[in-house]
Amino acid sequence: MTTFSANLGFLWNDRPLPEAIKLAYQAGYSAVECHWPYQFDASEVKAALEETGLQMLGLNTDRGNLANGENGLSALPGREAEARAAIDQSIDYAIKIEALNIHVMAGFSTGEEAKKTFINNLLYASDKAKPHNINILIEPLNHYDAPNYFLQTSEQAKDILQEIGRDNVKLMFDCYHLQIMEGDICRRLTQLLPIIGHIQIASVPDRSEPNTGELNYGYVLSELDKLGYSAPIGAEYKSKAGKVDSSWLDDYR
Ligand SMILES: O=C(O)C(O)C(=O)CO
Ligand SMILES: [Mg+2]
Repeated sequence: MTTFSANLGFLWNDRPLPEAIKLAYQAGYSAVECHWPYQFDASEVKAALEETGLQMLGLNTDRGNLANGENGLSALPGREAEARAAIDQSIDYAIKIEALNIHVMAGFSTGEEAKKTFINNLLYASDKAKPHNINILIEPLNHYDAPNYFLQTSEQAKDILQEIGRDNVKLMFDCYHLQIMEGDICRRLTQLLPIIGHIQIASVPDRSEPNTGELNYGYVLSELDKLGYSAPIGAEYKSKAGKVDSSWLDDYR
């Protein structure tokens, strides 16, 4: 049976995180994940997780200077000190709320120097996260939403993960981004399963409720089920109506 994790970066993101966790529980989600929880007191987030029994599957490293449009720091040559401070911050927070994964955001860059920088920062994150049983995730983003983002395809991510060779650094397979960039979703999920740490979904191309759009998630999720994938699937979508609508969950349970 497929279970789902509410991505609170998009869902109920107008509410304080502890309240959003409770709303996700009431809507029938089995887990939660977020983007940047740092403005919220970790002990209040932990209390909401304990009250609901939901686990926080993941959070992201800080993006850097938002006024300058930054979207992560870890593949930016010369910004290693800030990238590592963001990694430290995310690990400290993840320990406090017992989160499972940290998505280390690469940022806007390109080329061999950027790749080397990203790999070195990921090795740093891997070493720091290991004693706490936290996994590090890298996520390709599509070139419409994040033009010039360093990591854009699962092929590129696979190559980086092979070079890193650490069992706690994995791929965040966001079907929305990868359908846009590469397609062939079910074959890629099958082949990449050993290096996948988390899977996310949303409709393509409008990133709304997963039961609409060009990708048939009924089929994709049943293939994952056949492969024995049983972790909650991240619902990382923006509700079409503006107000969160969770009724699509009934199509897949
Ligand atoms: O946008 C996404 O798909 C993400 O998962 C994210 O973490 C923020 O960019
Ligand atoms: Mg995603």
